[in-house]
Amino acid sequence: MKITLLGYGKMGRIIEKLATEDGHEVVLRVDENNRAQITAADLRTCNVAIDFSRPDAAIDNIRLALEAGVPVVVGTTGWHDRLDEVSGWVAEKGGALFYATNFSIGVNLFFATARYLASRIRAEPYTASIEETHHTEKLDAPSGTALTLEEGVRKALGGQPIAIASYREDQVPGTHLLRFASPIDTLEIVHTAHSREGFARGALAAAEWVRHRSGVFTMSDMLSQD
Ligand SMILES: NC(=O)C1=CN([C@@H]2O[C@H](COP(=O)(O)OP(=O)(O)OC[C@H]3O[C@@H](n4cnc5c(N)ncnc54)[C@H](OP(=O)(O)O)[C@@H]3O)[C@@H](O)[C@H]2O)C=CC1
Ligand SMILES: O=C(O)C1=N[C@H](C(=O)O)C[C@H](O)C1
Repeated sequence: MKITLLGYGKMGRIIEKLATEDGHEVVLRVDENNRAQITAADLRTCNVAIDFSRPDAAIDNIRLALEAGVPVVVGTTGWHDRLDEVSGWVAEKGGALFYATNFSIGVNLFFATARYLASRIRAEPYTASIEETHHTEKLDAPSGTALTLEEGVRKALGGQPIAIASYREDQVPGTHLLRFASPIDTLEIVHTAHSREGFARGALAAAEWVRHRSGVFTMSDMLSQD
């Protein structure tokens, strides 16, 4: 694949390393310094664009890729409240968008496990809560992953909002914990990312998967989960 990287920070750089090792080619790197000079024409030589930029930059980058007619994979968090509007643009353009708050396979198994537990625990006297810990450079809180987790567990429990606590510590790639507490016992599941490799490998898998499709997709589509 010929790849445009929209955002060339921690995630953009590891995606480039893994993509190159797998025989793909990064043909364009976009960051805050050159973004104003980039037009849709610049993207037309690539097969797919991958956005790991900033919460306030992702929407314009998605629009750019759609104008270029290039499928776009978006890992950036903090913009999903506008997903309906963005999905409308994808339909208008006949384009392709693959978005996920977390591309790692482990976290997506964690989401499925969390929903299963919540559906079984629904009638029991447990209080659910979520904790997320990330590095101190993270711009958004709660994390996108915590919000996705909360949505899935809340629906499976029958609608009660779940408290999310956010912690910021040096160098932490991403840790998420779901707790069901009762006076009798406490049940916890936790996902700990040891590096950013799982996020990057998942984003590259999504890029391969989406490049010949049109529409709006997320991890459950690729992993055939419910
Ligand atoms: N879905 C997932 O699995 C994951 C999602 N993320 C999310 O991805 C995003 C990026 O994370 P991370 O790589 O750690 O962040 P970084 O801060 O390390 O990198 C962000 C990059 O975006 C660039 N940038 C800033 N403005 C623009 C713009 N308008 N257009 C294009 N690029 C721009 C920055 O440029 P400059 O350096 O010049 O400022 C920088 O290169 C965050 O929202 C994070 O939450 C992170 C990991 C996994
Ligand atoms: O900013 C990060 O680093 C991460 N962001 C995503 C999120 O907001 O959930 C995914 C991962 O946890 C790392």
